[in-house]
Order: sequence, then structure tokens, then C-alpha cells
Amino acid sequence: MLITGAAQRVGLHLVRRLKERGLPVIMTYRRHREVIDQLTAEGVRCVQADFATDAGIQALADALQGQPLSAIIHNASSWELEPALDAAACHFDAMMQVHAKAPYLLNRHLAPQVQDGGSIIHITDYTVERGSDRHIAYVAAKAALASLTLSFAKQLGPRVRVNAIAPSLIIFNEDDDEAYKAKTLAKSVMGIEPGSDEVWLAVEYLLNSHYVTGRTLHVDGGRHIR
Ligand SMILES: NC(=O)C1=CN([C@@H]2O[C@H](COP(=O)(O)OP(=O)(O)OC[C@H]3O[C@@H](n4cnc5c(N)ncnc54)[C@H](OP(=O)(O)O)[C@@H]3O)[C@@H](O)[C@H]2O)C=CC1
Ligand SMILES: Nc1nc2c(c(=O)[nH]1)N=C([C@H](O)[C@@H](O)CO)CN2
Repeated sequence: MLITGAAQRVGLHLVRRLKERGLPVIMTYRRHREVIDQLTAEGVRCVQADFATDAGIQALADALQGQPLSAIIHNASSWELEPALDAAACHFDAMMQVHAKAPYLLNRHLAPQVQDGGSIIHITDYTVERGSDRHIAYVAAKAALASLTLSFAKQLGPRVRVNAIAPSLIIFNEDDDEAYKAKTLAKSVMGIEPGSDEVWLAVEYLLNSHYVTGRTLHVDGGRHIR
């Protein structure tokens, strides 16, 4: 199974849960850190990949050419605020590159290597259905990824199922202050920071299904009804 952007937080948690179940994992990271050496020593294949360029995406596809895959989880993401106008064009391209172009090209290259009955999972975002005034390009790119879910489900089914998981708050970032945390927690009915295992539960459901495809599982604490 391939998980992109899995050197920290949600992706790393998914790697650890899959390892607990004895499933062989290939993970990608952009920036090396100690956990990469730990995972390598534990038998995880760790591949450096930066999707900021088409060459970086192609390099991962080349590195995995011929590798049988039980599933692909497109988790890599960069959550960036809207920049000043003079940086907007580059920002938009960068958001589309990592959240939409990389999953698109990697699916085109690697889907034939996904085993019969396998899965592709796109990690999108709850805000795809609402928009965001502070992360306009990020949400637009995640919306593109949501659309890719439908198209690849049509193209690859019934051999391979393709679904999305749309989280709202899962885990805060280290630099989130108390005011931001309180404001964010108040946005959902459940009002908690659930942690990465909520995403794992959704991943496990989709991996075990034999019927669900072209669908998005919302892991959002009831934010949509708040
Ligand atoms: N955390 C949350 O509350 C929420 C998360 N999500 C989604 O869930 C998923 C996991 O979230 P989270 O764990 O917080 O993600 P992170 O913000 O921790 O990002 C995951 C990884 O993406 C990698 N990445 C970023 N840009 C690139 C790039 N250009 N090429 C390759 N890798 C890249 C980073 O690699 P490196 O560190 O090695 O540079 C990073 O470790 C994401 O898709 C996110 O959008 C959605 C809603 C809420
Ligand atoms: N790549 C990331 N995407 C998102 C993150 C994150 O930390 N990294 N965080 C969020 C927020 O938690 C948001 O859901 C609530 O404020 C969204 N996407």
C-alpha cells in the first residue's frame, strides 16, 4: 500500500496502523527526519518525493514502476493561507500541483499496478462543500481532488474502488493558539479535536468494503449541521 506525505501527523498514524495489521507499506516524505530512519528500520519502504514539480511526481512513478499495490492513499497536502496578490498565481499553481495534479498523474501511472479489488483513497477536506475565504486556492484544489474521485471511480471500477475522505478538524497544528482552537472547536456539533484515528477508521472501512466507490466519507464532527 502507498501513502503519500506520511512522515507526520495523520499520514504517519495511518502507516503505524497499517503496520500493526501486518500490511506492507510504502510511504513518501518530502523532508527527511529521524522517523524516516525508524520506519526504514521497521521495514517500511520510505521514498523521498516532492510533488511541487512534474519531475518530482514522475520520479515517484518511476521509482514504483512495476510495484504491485493493494491501495493508494493520497494524503500529501500543504494547508496554506491566501498570499498577497503578487504571490497568488504561484500559490494557486502550488496548491493544484500537490492536491490535484499529483494524485491525477500518480493514479494514471500506478492504477494498473493496484491489485484487483484494491482501493484508491483521496483525502480531501470538508470545506470543499462550503468554500473558504482564507484558503481559497487550497479548497479549490481539494475540490478538484474530490472531482477526480468520481472520474477515477468510473474509469477504474469495478476492478478498483476510488473514494474520498473529507475531514474537518482532525488535529491542530503546533502554532494554533488557544483562541483559534476555541473558535474551531465551536464550529462542530461534537466540539472536539478527534485525533488521527478518526481518519484511520474511515480508511479501514473503505479498504474493507467491496461495494462503496465514488463516494466521500465526511469525518467532520457534524460541522455541516452546526
Ligand atoms: N489536520 C487536520 O485537521 C485536517 C487535515 N486534512 C487533510 O488530511 C490530510 C492529512 O492532514 P495532516 O496530517 O494535517 O497533513 P500535514 O499538513 O501534516 O501534511 C502532510 C504531509 O504532506 C507533505 N507535503 C506537503 N507538500 C508536499 C509536496 N509538495 N510534495 C510532497 N509532499 C508534500 C508534507 O511533507 P513533509 O513534512 O515531509 O514536507 C507533510 O508531512 C491532508 O490531506 C489534509 O489536507 C483535512 C482537514 C483537516
Ligand atoms: N495539509 C493540511 N490540511 C489541513 C490542515 C492541516 O493541518 N494540514 N488543517 C486543517 C484544519 O484543521 C481545519 O480543518 C480546521 O481549522 C484543514 N486542512
